[in-house]
Amino acid sequence: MGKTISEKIFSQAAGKDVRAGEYVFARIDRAMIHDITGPLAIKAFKEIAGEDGKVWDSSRIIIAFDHQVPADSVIAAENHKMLRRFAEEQGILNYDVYEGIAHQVMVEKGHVLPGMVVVGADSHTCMYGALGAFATGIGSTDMGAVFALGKLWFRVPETIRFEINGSLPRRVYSKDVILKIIGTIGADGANYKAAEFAGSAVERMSMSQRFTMTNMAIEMGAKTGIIEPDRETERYLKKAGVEGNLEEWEWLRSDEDAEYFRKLGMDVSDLEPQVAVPHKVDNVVPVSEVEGTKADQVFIGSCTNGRYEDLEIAAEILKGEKVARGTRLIVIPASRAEYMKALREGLIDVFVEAGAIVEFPSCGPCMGGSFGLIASGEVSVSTSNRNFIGRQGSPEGRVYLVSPATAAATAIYGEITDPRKV
Ligand SMILES: CC(C)[C@H](C(=O)O)[C@@H](O)C(=O)O
Ligand code: SF4
Repeated sequence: MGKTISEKIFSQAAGKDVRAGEYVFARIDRAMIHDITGPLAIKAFKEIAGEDGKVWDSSRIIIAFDHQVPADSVIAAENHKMLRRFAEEQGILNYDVYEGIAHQVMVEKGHVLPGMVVVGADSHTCMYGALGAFATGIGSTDMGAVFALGKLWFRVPETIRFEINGSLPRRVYSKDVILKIIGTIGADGANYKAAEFAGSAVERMSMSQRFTMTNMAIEMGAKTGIIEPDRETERYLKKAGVEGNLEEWEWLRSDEDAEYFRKLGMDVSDLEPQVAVPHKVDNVVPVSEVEGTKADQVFIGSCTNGRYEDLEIAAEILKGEKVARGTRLIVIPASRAEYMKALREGLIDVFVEAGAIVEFPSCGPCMGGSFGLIASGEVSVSTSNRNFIGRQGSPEGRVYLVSPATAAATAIYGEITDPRKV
């Protein structure tokens, strides 16, 4: 019997042959903390290793500042100060004060390679699985232990394989595919499983579109989202400055006869744009069911859909148009690098001319912890990944999750709009 890519990665990381269901003590290749979860992880680390304890490997730790940047309160400023000091003390060089959202920085700077086990103190760490790594979110106390030991225990997950075939219609994207999947199997439909995405539709997706899918694996309870590496992965990593090629790296793939918990097939050729309606990510309907819902705010950004390609899709729709009166549009590129590409290509001009507010890379309104919040009774139409009660501000506000194309069309008309009509 063959193995899944996740079983193979854990076999390498544990130094022995392991299968789904077994418990392993795995070597950790990269560990990420950010400005919200980092301070707690450091506290946990010091409890384990002592005030003067040294981390297991400073070159494998990445500290990002993304949730509250620039510091929006004295508490945030103190947290940032603590993280910078810790980085200096420990010789951690990868602490990027304003490089963008942690997850985007992790993948675009070549921190994540296929076959690695990567942990992050953030639930959307599962995004990096699009590069063929096993990446998962862990709690801050677990992270304290990782900092001390460089290892962590896991139960090797079973895998659900999603075979996604067909060609995506015009103005329908990977965001619509993942929303459809979550709506179908439910917010707990993949609990503690590895969600492996494959099939001709996935093969044709760019890495940016693949990240959108694996990013949201956690929204159906999955331990990770994962995609077997291919030429697109190779192309992406080379651009990220990683040397070598597919042949040399001998990347892991699932065997034909691997044992899966479940296999699910889907053809996307007739898929409509999808919308997750308040207040659960699995409340998914086709856009036609909610067209005409008034939008007070539209947010294009986040680790789910704030990359250059997402901005390009939105700008193509917004070019020469104006944001509707009574609606506000906030655009936030996911990282400095994506922002610079968007600047060079004139996308930022398009947004500003249309009447949008463009902010420097950060999580922005995604989690409702910083700026760009909505008031009671208001509606946010957002390209991010969660629409829980209070997620973007007032608990009496409502958040709808959509693709960048649906968001852009909505901004122009001031109400949820099918992007295929514009
Ligand atoms: C702040 C952090 C712990 C949280 C997460 O883990 O996901 C945030 O990024 C989110 O998206 O809700
Ligand atoms: S952009 Fe949103 S989902 Fe992503 S890490 Fe930030 S708060 Fe979490």
